[in-house]
Amino acid sequence: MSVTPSNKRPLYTGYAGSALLETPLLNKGSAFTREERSTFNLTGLLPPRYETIEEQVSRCYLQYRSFDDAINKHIYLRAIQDNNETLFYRLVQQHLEEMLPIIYTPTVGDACEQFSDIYRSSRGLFISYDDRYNLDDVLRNATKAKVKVIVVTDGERVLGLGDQGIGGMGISIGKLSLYTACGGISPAYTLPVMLDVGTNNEKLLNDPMYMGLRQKRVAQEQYNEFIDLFMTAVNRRWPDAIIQFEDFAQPNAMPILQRYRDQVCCFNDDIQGTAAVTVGTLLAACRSKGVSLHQQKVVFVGAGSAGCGIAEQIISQMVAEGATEPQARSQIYMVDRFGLLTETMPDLRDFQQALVQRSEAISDWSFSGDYPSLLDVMHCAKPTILIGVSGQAGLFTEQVIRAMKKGCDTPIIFPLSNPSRQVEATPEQVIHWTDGDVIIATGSPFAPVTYQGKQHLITQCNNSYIFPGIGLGVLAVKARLISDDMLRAASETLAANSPLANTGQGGLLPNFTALAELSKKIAFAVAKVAIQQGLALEIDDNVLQQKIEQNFWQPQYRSYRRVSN
Ligand SMILES: NC(=O)C1=CN([C@@H]2O[C@H](COP(=O)(O)OP(=O)(O)OC[C@H]3O[C@@H](n4cnc5c(N)ncnc54)[C@H](O)[C@@H]3O)[C@@H](O)[C@H]2O)C=CC1
Ligand SMILES: CC(=O)C(=O)O
Ligand SMILES: [Mg+2]
Repeated sequence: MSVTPSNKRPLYTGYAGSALLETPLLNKGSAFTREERSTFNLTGLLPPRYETIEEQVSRCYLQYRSFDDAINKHIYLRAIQDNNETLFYRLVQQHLEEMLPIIYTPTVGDACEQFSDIYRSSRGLFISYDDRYNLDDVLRNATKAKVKVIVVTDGERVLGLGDQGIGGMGISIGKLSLYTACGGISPAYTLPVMLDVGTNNEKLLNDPMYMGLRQKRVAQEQYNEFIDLFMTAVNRRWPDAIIQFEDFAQPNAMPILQRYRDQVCCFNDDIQGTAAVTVGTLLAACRSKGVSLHQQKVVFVGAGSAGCGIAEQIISQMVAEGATEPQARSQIYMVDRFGLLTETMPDLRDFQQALVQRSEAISDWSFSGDYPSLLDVMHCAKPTILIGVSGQAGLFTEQVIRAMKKGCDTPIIFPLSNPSRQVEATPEQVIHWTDGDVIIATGSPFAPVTYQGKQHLITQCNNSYIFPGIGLGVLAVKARLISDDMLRAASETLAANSPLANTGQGGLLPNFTALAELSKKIAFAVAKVAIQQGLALEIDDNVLQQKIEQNFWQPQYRSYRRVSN
């Protein structure tokens, strides 16, 4: 049997023999043809039958189904990825809905926590603080020469799981798998990076298996210098690469973004990607309710990177809809661990300070502590939207949700914390406590809930709806920077494609299986804005559309020709 014919031109390589089989970007395993096996010294190294990629996928899927635990499925899929990337993506593409929760949230959270225990083989770059003065050499060691998308973390705030040290590499790998599976970015162009500056997680420091630097995180001054050295070295090696900052802790996330966003093509996924997906989903929710976002009162639980990022984008959306900025700000209530952020609350960060409630706005509220609690805010502000980005399970109690429901019809409730076990309330709880009259979305995937004979689909509101399309769009036009307007275009495209808002049926967002097509639309919208803002190559719409289609990598084998070394 011959391999699936590929419409791509042949690929010339100097690799042969076991080196070819051990190069995941090139390995085709049993799909190497008779001629290729002869040309590349593979005869005898593989079982005799020549297989198609479809046959390989069938075998992998059988093996995958033999594992009961999600983490073992994750380990199995990662092993395929490290052995044969084309096969990995073909398998994931064919079983996207089933496998996304395995390669991404929630299982990727377990994989980060157990990173050193389940470690099998190398992927990406681990850049240790100790190597800070040799970064050019370290970057040269990357197995990929033409890097176009980097996801970098320092592992200090991995999902809602806190400091995972080098375990953060799991999240960089997971995000980039989605760039390829849902955004068509060739795996040859992606690089996961883990900046190891130590960890403050005592459990890891005392774990004999832990593979990272066995020291506390370096002090702020040293940290800042290290980040600067890294950004400079990356910019020297791959000046056109997109850098996605992922899962940095609150003290560093916003300052790093502010330091580099006007100089380098970068964005922070937790601040900007999350804001874009959440505003897009909220717009869809408001449209399906027949109301406008600027008429809503919004409460956040968790005034961190994600919460404040979303809040600021809601405010600009409200202003775009005609509200004044002070009016829009007065409709946002940020609740953090000590209660509602007010102008009298001490020790707030700059980005939190901009989102406090004024004392006179709450002067007629009755509450007992120093600051209104979440429940006080529910009673006094009567919000219509509630968003959880605290990373703390269970904060949306029955009392809180029932109080909200009392103050408005069909509340919009988004418990967005990841992974699933950190969610502020499960969809089932929220649906019961609101008697089924609610619009809900979560950060991690949840199964539909049937309540009083009606099935509620649970939309997943996760930044993975945004970043693959941003990457595809930015690369299509070689955008120099990523502006707020480009992110807003991503949000609007998402909202415009809401099944519920458009047809009154289905989820708030399209199913994940439609993400590849959605990413192309987001890419187009983002690229158009980049062009309009003078941040990118000027090309017309037809050429742009063609580029997006042509650049969209598909997991198909190419035929190989040998070049002599
Ligand atoms: N669905 C999605 O796409 C995304 C979800 N997230 C999730 O959001 C969560 C937070 O992420 P970040 O904002 O980046 O972290 P962060 O650490 O910057 O913010 C979390 C905030 O929650 C506050 N908090 C902790 N306990 C609290 C309590 N009992 N009551 C109220 N506030 C409390 C903290 O003080 C902190 O300000 C994580 O679980 C993460 O997985 C983040 C990004 C994207
Ligand atoms: C989804 C994501 O980026 C987070 O939970 O941090
Ligand atoms: Mg994140």
